[in-house]
Amino acid sequence: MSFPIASIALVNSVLFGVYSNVLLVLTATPYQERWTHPAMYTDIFLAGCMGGFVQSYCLGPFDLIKVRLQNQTEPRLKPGSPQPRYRGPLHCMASILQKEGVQGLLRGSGTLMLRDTPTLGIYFVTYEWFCRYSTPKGQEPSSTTVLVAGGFAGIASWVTATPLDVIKCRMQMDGLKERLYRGVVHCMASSLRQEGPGVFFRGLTINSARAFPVNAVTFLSYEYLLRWWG
Ligand SMILES: C[N+](C)(C)CCCC[C@H](N)C(=O)O
Repeated sequence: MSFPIASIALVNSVLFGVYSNVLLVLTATPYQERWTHPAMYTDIFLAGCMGGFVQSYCLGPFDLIKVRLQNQTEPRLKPGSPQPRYRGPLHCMASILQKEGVQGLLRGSGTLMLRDTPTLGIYFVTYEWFCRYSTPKGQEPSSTTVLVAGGFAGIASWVTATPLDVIKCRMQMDGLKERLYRGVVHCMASSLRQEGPGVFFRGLTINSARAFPVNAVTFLSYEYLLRWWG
């Protein structure tokens, strides 16, 4: 449990930190004037893409370890049964480093970057659009608006990210036994050939159901923290 929590804290602070600072540079509008002088959607999109690009490199190794541990489906240790491949996050990291090298720890990071750069642009644009649409001009959005806008931003982002999310997970699991895929394009083509277009939407419902509450709370915390420290 402490492993995903630590990674969420680090990754979100990188994402929101890069986003806010890039937006500040692009618009030259301080946070306090954000709702009276709204930024252009193209600037919001660019700042979100930049945030997504940088965060994907921090997220890469954490995400790989999470995917490997989640896919470890052997039953839990019974007396006398063999040890599982990975005994926990640190053991997983050490054994990837040992068997697959530093390169191995970055497996899937390129696909993660392709997944997160545009979809985090969409994430922040959806959030801002919903806040502006539901709030009278020049006013700050209410907490309820922030919650709902954050929830929809999460869903919009996950809907667009799911095709590359499926490919990313496959790339991250590749290399455990024999290598199946030569790269992202080969992985996409062979998944499509063997399983049809539906393969790109696998996990979409569960991703969206998780995205609403998670991102509602994420944006509410972000807005509150900015108000306290702003
Ligand atoms: C870009 N992508 C869709 C992958 C994530 C967007 C939302 C980020 C949030 N930390 C979450 O986990 O839901």
